[in-house]
Amino acid sequence: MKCLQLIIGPAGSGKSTFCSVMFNHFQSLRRPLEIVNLDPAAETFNYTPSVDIRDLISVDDVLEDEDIIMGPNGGLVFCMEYISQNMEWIRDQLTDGDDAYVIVDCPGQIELYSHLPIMKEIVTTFKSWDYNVCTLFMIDAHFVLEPEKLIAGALTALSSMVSLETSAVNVLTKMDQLSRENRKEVEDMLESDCSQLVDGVNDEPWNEKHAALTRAIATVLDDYSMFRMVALDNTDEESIEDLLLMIDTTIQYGEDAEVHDRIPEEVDPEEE
Ligand SMILES: Nc1nc2c(ncn2[C@@H]2O[C@H](COP(=O)(O)OP(=O)(O)OP(=O)(O)O)[C@@H](O)[C@H]2O)c(=O)[nH]1
Repeated sequence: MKCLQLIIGPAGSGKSTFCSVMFNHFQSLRRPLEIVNLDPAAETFNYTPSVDIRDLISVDDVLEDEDIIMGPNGGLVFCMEYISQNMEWIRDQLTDGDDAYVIVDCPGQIELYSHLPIMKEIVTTFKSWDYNVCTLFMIDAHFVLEPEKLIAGALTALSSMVSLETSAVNVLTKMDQLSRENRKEVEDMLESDCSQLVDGVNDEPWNEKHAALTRAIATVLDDYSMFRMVALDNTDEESIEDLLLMIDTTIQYGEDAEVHDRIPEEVDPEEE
C-alpha cells in the first residue's frame, strides 16, 4: 500500500522538525522513506529530502523575477500554482513503488488549505497516483492549554480537513517543552471531551452568546470521531511508533479508526 503523510500546520508549529524526527526514526529501522520538501520558501531543515521543490521553483526566484511583481505571499501562491501544474516533476523523482512511504513537508500559510484550491489539487494528484493520504495537522501543544485557543486551533485544523478531504490526525507538538503540570493538563484534555473543557469559558452576561457558540463548536468536535487529536513527544520512540500506528489505522479505517491518545510517562531523573 502506498502511504503519504501530508504535514501541514501554522508557521513554527513543528512541521519540519516532525519530518526530521520521522527521517531519523525510519533510518534507525532501515525502513525506506521519501521526504518531499514542498515549501518553496523553506530556509533550512534537518533531513535529506528525496525531492526538494526549491530545485523546481522557489519564492526567491519569483521575487527576483522582474517580470513578476509580487510580494512574499503572492509569490508563494504563484509557486504553489506552478507546482500543482508540474506535479510530474515530483513523481519522476519518487520511487513510486507499491510500498512507497512518502512524507510531504508543506508551507504554513493557512489560506493554501482553507480557501484556495491549490493544495486540494496537489492532494488529488497524489491520490490519482494511488497514494493513501493522511493529513497531519501540527498544533503547538502550548496553544491548547486554554479552551479558547483549543477551539481556535481545532477550527483551523477542521477547515483544512474539510477542504482537503483526506484522513486526518491532529498532532500536538513540543510536548517535551511542557512542564509536568501542563503535560497533565493536556493529558486530561485528551481524555475528556471538548464540551467538558469549554465549560469553564467566560459566560458573564455580556459574553453569553460567545460562550454558547464556543459550546456549540465543542459539541460538533465531540460528535465527529473524524476529529482525532494526539500528543507526540518527539524524544520518545514509543510515542512516535504509536502515532505511526494511528496513521496506518486512520488510513485503513478512516472515520471508524480507533483513537489511541497517549502521552508517554515522564521519566523521573532520580529513578534512572
Ligand atoms: N523542543 C521542541 N522543539 C520543537 C519541536 N518541534 C519544533 N520545535 C522547534 O520549534 C521551532 C519551529 O519548528 P519548525 O519545525 O521549523 O516549524 P515549522 O512548522 O516547520 O515552521 P515553518 O517552516 O516556519 O512553517 C524550531 O525552533 C524547532 O526546533 C518539539 O517537538 N520539541
